[in-house]
Amino acid sequence: MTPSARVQAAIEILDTVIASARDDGPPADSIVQRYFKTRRYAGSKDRRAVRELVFRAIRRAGERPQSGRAAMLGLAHDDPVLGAMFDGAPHGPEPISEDEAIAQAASIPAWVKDRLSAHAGEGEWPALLERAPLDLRVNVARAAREEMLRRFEGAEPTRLSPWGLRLPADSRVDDRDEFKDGLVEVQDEGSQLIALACRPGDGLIALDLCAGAGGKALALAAAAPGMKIIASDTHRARLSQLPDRAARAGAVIETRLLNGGQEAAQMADLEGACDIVLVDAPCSGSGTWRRNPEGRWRLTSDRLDRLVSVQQRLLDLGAPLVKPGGVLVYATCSIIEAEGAGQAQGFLGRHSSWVAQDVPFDGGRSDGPGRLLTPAHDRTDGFFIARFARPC
Ligand SMILES: C[S@@+](CC[C@H](N)C(=O)[O-])C[C@H]1O[C@@H](n2cnc3c(N)ncnc32)[C@H](O)[C@@H]1O
Repeated sequence: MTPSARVQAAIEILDTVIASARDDGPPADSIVQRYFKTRRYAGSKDRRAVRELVFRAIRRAGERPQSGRAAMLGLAHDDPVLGAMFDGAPHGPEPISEDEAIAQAASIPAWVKDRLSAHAGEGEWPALLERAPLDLRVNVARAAREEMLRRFEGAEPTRLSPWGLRLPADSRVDDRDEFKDGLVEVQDEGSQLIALACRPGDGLIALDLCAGAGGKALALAAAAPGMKIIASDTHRARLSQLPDRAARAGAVIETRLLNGGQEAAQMADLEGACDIVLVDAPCSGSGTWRRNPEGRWRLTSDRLDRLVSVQQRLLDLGAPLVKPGGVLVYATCSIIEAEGAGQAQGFLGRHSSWVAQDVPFDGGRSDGPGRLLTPAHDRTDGFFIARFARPC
């Protein structure tokens, strides 16, 4: 492909990414992959270059652009070499006309700025969009971190999680035997800390209420193989990935598929029975924009309000399942106040006998009754984590 044909390809992909963000469709990464499946003429260098252009354009645009061309014009505005490729050559983009508007570069959508935690001030915004490293969690039930550090060239131990290895951005591990044999899982250090915040222990009963494909449940199982873990979710496709992942890790995890609206009835047998209930709630994902930068284009104020009320409902659903003396751990991969400290304050207001406890790891900063991790401060994805103890 010529350089300008690569720009045109990036524009076409961005058109699809923009529509997908608007309509809640697939993520940018899979759109890029799908685009090249039907264009076998593109070599690996072309694919890499186009992908790079697509993600640079996404990172530059805080708000959802009008079109792929508008997104790419923004990038071309900052980069004259790219601008020169809008020359009307065959397979390339049309020349730039004088009346085409150029959007300002922005890290985050304007409407979100006032909604962020006070810790996530303007100085932290660039880090929200920086390329993230690849973190692995060692399955400590089956392997020692020291041994895995020796096996993965260039790996460093994570600073806050005792289970993690950090590899450079763009590292690949899915073809490694250690991954296939369940000795390591891909998991951001911040996610590992959520499992740590649960204080897993053999002999306890833990419910991972919003288990998804089981990232946290697997971390809990690795830390305490003798703990009974129940993983539930309303999303069949996500939860159905867990049994295979658990088998690979040598973990035993019970799964329970929930029907939205009937969760309490389906959980009646667990009332007052769990030592740990983890509510890793659906959220804006604002703490993970460095991995999914087009997530900024998916979020709207209405969607945020809906998420906040789902989080509240899930917290109130989880609370009665905790046994006296047990804990409810609440987490979101968000740096938005209403999904973090605001939500935690609300919980304590509705459950006045419960007590907030500090989380058992260093790092992050106190944020209301919980702790906030941010990419700039902690070099993890952004997370809010709180622990609430039920009185005996
Ligand atoms: C942040 S994700 C969980 C990620 C997962 N814990 C992990 O570590 O990979 C939130 C999950 O909440 C689930 N969810 C949404 N509504 C739910 C409900 N009413 N009951 C249980 N899970 C729900 C979503 O399907 C989604 O998988």
